[in-house]
Amino acid sequence: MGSLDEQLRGHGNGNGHEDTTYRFSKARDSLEMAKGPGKNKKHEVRLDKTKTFSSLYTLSEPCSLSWRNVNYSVLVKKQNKVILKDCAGDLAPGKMLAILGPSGSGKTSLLNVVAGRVTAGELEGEILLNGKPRTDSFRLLSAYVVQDDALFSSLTVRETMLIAAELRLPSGVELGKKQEVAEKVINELGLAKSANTRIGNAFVRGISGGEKKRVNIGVEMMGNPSLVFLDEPTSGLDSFQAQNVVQALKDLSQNGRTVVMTIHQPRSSIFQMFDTIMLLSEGNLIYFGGAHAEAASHFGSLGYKMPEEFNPADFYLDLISLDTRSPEAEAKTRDRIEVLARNCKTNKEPIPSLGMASASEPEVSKGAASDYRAGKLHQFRVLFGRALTQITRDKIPLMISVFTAVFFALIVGMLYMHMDKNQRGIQDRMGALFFVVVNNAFGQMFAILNVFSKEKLIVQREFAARAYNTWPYYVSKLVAEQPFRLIGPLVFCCIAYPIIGLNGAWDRFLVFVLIVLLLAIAAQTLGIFLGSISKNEEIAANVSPLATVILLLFGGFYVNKDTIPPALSWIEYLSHIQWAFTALCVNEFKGQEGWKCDGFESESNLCDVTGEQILHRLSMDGQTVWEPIISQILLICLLHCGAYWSLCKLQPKFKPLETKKGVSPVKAVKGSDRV
Ligand SMILES: Nc1ncnc2c1ncn2[C@@H]1O[C@H](COP(=O)(O)OP(=O)(O)OP(=O)(O)O)[C@@H](O)[C@H]1O
Repeated sequence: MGSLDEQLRGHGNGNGHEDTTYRFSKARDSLEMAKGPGKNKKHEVRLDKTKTFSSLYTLSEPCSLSWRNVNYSVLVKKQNKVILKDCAGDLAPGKMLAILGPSGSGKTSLLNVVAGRVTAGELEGEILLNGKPRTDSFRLLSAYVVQDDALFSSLTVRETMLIAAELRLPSGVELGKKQEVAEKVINELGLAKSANTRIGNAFVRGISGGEKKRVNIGVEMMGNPSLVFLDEPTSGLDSFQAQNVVQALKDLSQNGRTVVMTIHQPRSSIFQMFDTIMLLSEGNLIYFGGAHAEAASHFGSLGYKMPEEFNPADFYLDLISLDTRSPEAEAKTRDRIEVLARNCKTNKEPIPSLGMASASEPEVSKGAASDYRAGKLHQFRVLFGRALTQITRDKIPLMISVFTAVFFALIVGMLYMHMDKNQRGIQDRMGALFFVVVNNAFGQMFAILNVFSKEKLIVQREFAARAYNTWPYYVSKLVAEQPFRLIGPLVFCCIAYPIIGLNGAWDRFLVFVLIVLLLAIAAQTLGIFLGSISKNEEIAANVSPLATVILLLFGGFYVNKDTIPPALSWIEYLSHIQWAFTALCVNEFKGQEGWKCDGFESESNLCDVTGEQILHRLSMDGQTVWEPIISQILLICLLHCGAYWSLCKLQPKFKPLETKKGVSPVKAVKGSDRV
């Protein structure tokens, strides 16, 4: 086995040192060419491989990024909404670009466009990687750090990093080396002190917000990307934490990586770290170029001289923000923005080589058969371990589930205990059985929905990074979590059944447990299905009760099966509530005798009723308990297919990386196309 450098490079020449030097000098060359002759001393790519984050392993490919005539629009209520107008820029390896602008100016959209993460809308323009159109290898070369910290709360920092290393490093790398990489990332991001601290959540105090951001960045860096895109990496942090995060990003860029971020109101010490800035206002490019003297002289030449001792970021943002407090102020600021946009300082020349154009397709792409680095079985093993750790450590949901099971079992037990074998007893039994069904159907679905809506954010991010395929995730989650998720319903059965005084035979009790557990599985699967098809947590929280109430109506308790209109009767086949209730009724009444139909008759006029007659009244006669049980199992299979399909839908569908060319630039900031 070769050195870590060699293994991680994958396609290297076998000589780690020479190759490293070669690649970094390529990065430096391109940097120098981008700056032009005579300007190459100040921001030289730092090659100190012992101190910084990037010293972990060889940078796979130094990459330059260029974009021209980028226009992006979306359809909103059948109207074309222009979001980006004629944007252009170039970035060489070793540079850090900050995209700045007021809220809604198009920063995130531009980041998504250059990162190849656009999912909707019309995109035109030219975006080149190392002077060539981007191919699928672009996704392997780049990392995208989202704004939200989506991490598993029960894992420690070290475990999070190790799992990321396991999933995102090539499968040929030994475990020991992966651990080494994870440890180095922890150290280099200043996370050593909290390496064994859990990430934490609202219930359990974990690491700080700044540490979470750095863990997020570390996770995305595991794939050794050459390009790093970050959407507001400092949001929600105090200024000291924000400074630390940007310093870590500066270190990345100084080792040859190309770093692009959007940022809101950076403090001046953070602004000092940027090499290049891009200013956007209402989708218009206002400035692209050097962050310091160049920017100051550009705006100075337009009559906007920056006062001394002023935070440049504040100054530029004030200049390019629309003041909507009064019509006069709005007109004035709009005029100013139009003038600034017309005099925009940017490079609209044909895309320069940046020293990389002669490069052939990036090495990493050659022979890259799959977007995924780890094999599916390996993915399964790692994800199974993660799911198991998460569910066994996150005790609060488990405790809540057991506590509510005990609580409701006692309530229903006390409510229905001492039932007679008469008309009232029959009604009470049916009420008790239906409560058992409803309680478990709702409880299980909402419990999983609550957990899954948080997990979905992490899964979406990891899917987008091609960290793993859908089936290893789905199956490992199922196998690891299902036994724990059935503890609550099992406890419920063991307490409620004897207290209510349902059919005393052991075999009936065991079938009762089986029915309730199958119902719980069906409800949980429905929860995952609804959680993943819903766009966000709020929609899921509204749609789920609605769906359950409809399935409840067809559950066999409120409406007799025989009276359901034929056009709607198909719904009862999709109701897990109906199959569970039918099975429980058959399990309770079938083969039982000695029921008294005392109804409105006098004591002397009692008649005997059999279990079959009771089931006949419910339109449940003529079937064994196994028929609804098997139907429930088939419904569970169907729900799993639906849940799996909806999880596949979570895989983001990014627009092709090739963009349309030959666009005439969008003109002024006028009329309805104003963003
Ligand atoms: N898919 C979309 N559909 C409709 N409108 C969109 C879409 N994407 C972006 N927009 C709109 O484009 C504008 C720019 O959005 P974007 O998120 O890029 O701005 P931003 O500068 O990053 O804002 P903020 O700083 O508030 O995050 C906004 O008005 C936004 O509502």
